[in-house]
Amino acid sequence: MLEVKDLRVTYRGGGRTVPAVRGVDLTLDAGQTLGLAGESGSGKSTLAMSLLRLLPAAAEVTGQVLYQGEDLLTANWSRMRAVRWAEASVVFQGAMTALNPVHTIGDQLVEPILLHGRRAGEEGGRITDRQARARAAELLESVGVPARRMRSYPHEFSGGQRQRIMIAMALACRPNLVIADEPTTALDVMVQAQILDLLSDRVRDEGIGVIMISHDLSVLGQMCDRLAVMYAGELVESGPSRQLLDDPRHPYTRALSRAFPTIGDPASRMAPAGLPGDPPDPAALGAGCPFAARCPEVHEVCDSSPVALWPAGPARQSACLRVLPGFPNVPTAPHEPEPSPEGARS
Ligand SMILES: Nc1ncnc2c1ncn2[C@@H]1O[C@H](COP(=O)(O)OP(=O)(O)OP(=O)(O)O)[C@@H](O)[C@H]1O
Repeated sequence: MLEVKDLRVTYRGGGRTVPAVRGVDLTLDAGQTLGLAGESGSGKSTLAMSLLRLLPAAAEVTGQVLYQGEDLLTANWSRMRAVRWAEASVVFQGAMTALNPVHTIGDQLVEPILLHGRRAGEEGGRITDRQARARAAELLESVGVPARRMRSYPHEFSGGQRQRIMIAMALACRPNLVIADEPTTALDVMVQAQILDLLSDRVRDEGIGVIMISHDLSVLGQMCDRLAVMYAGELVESGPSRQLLDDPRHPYTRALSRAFPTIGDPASRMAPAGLPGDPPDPAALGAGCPFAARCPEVHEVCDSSPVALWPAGPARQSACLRVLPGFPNVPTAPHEPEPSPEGARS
């Protein structure tokens, strides 16, 4: 459904050039959930927003974002508007600012359904006002908010309910793709688990493809089929969630997985919090591995060797040179690694 090829995003302005996303390849199938993890500033939101061209004009985007084979980066604006409502939608963090305070949530749900909605099972069929209201009510119920609350305003709901309503809005037009950017970060652990369950149910029932972003690997691991880890604008590891969490193949993933407690596992709360040092300034990156300066397993070859996602097991990739069989004898020039789900970069 979605194939991202060599995506690069550079912010320009104020005399600075910030390469925030540096050559990312991704694929996502219908009904699949991909989790994108990384510290603050690693480029997760920039990557996600660039897929639907939601970035400010200062962001220069190159590469390809193929949605069902169509490159969204070159689509015209009217096509993009249609895609953003009817085919793909975004759940942002902080529902209070995303919902309009002066309209009831019923009206906010009905409007996009009327404008862009498709009747279930009927491509292109026009939907009546009554059908749109029925669909809005059904959506609200499906996210655990009683349909009689259609006439309530955003401030009359709790934070968790507002986030559920945001999910209902994202699903209103039966999208094929949902991008969820930190959808549970501001919520307490119980509500967070409910929201993740809810999203998982919708994905399973409707075959939606989801890209979910979080700085918390354990949260992503709960609901995603595959995980991709980002560092300094690049993917450093990808693979099936369970395998990646049980046996990380990149030192950054290992550090990231220790940095947050696992929900429901009190022992993991004793693990060291945080990583030593800070992520590099993306505007001042040199050659070689961008994680080398913080890496507990750094080797002298890491600063100068080519950076690429290397095969690291079936359906797995890691940008750490240590996964290469001949380490520390490493290739002197980037080559094309074998094709695999999250592709490669050079
Ligand atoms: N509008 C902008 N102009 C210039 N630089 C920006 C802009 N937005 C983001 N950046 C820079 O791009 C890099 C990636 O930021 P981004 O917000 O995508 O990271 P993130 O991983 O989503 O972080 P967070 O979890 O804090 O949202 C950072 O260095 C950030 O400072």
